[in-house]
Amino acid sequence: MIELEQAVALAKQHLTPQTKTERLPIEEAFGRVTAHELLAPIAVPNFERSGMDGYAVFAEDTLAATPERPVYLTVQGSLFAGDDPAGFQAKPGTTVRIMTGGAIPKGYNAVVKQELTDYGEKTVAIQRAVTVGQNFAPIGEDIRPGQMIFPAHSRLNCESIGVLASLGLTEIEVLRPLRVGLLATGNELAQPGQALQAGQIYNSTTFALAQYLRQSGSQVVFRLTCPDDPNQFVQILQQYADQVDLIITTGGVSVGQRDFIPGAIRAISGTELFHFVQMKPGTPLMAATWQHKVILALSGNPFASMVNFHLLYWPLLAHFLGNQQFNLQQRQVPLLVGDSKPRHLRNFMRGQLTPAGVKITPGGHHSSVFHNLVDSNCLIEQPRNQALALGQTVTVYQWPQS
Ligand SMILES: Nc1nc2c(c(=O)[nH]1)N[C@H]1C(S)=C(S)[C@@H](COP(=O)(O)OP(=O)(O)OC[C@H]3O[C@@H](n4cnc5c(N)ncnc54)[C@H](O)[C@@H]3O)O[C@H]1N2
Ligand code: MOO
Repeated sequence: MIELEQAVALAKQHLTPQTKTERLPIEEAFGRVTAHELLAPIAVPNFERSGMDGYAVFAEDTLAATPERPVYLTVQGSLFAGDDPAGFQAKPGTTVRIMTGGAIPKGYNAVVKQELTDYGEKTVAIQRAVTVGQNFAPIGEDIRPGQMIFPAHSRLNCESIGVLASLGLTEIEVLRPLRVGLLATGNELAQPGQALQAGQIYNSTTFALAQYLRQSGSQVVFRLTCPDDPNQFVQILQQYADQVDLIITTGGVSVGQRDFIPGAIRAISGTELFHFVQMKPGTPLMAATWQHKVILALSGNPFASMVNFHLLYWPLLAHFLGNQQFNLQQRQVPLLVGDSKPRHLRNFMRGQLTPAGVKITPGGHHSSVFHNLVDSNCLIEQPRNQALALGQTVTVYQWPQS
């Protein structure tokens, strides 16, 4: 039995970080990872613009302006956002009425907001002095040309897509996603929608896993169910061999008479990396390599599957995409609700992380109990042979939130 950290390190060694890239329309790039650093191709804005509805002026003209003794300027005309300012010549003693976002005619160096004037149309009374640059957005106020926008391997969030649009870009080159095949094994598994036969349960875990995969930008190449039959299992693996980087199976990996996965992987000349990890639940976790792919064989019990998945998938994904934002976040927080007696394996419990600390999720702790994971957002670690008591500091692991 190996330690979890060793297991993660071994799996990482056999998953080559992604180098293949693809160009995507920006609206399809959410959640993906940039292939290269991106330098701004243009300035934003690429013209000098007004930050207020008011009057474009030479700040020097307004120095003496007070409410009692306004300075009077000749209004040359009006400019709205989107208008070309080329028709106006900035001259001392003049002004142009301008709206927020309007391009300032070359030469004016400040804007007086209209509330500090008499709103004059031919001549305007300026009632307050402005300084050079006031209410005046220079070229590149938001983004300077050539500015680093995203380093290579940045995760694109909602705002990133907006920033790409602000630069006028329609496409971005991103890393190709991790391609994953999901395979639930077990004769007892029925598909939702089918009537349950005696002894059957619905396959549930790979539905949750598929959501985590998609949410984190990975591609679910297949999500299939297979009976406890090594031949069918091998057939599926061979059919999809060229289309996946990672295969995640559930069940059939323990010591039962139908736990066929270790044997089936040996039969196709896969190389076992580890089998049985010092953790509970999900002790029978196994990993292998086969045709340059990693096979993660998760324990079948739903909570065991989820614990195995979170503790292996996120570090692997961070490694594959070269971005630690995809990794689990480890934190030390007080235990607010619940306790646990000592156990002889390192134990992981479902938890509810709040700003004040973490609560052990109520509603059952067996690895076969799935439903209360809905109310959980982290795993709480219980070190081997140690109790967990209320108020003590515990280590929690949180996966990236979308
Ligand atoms: N003699 C022993 N028996 C067991 C041991 C042991 O050490 N000695 N370990 C137990 C532990 S702990 C676990 S965990 C399970 C792990 O077994 P497998 O990983 O081989 O999983 P299965 O036996 O195939 O299934 C376990 C359980 O989970 C249900 N299951 C499986 N797949 C799904 C799915 N996709 N959706 C919902 N539920 C699923 C399955 O029906 C079983 O009830 O072994 C113990 N036994
Ligand atoms: O190791 Mo099993 O996964 O406890 O339930």
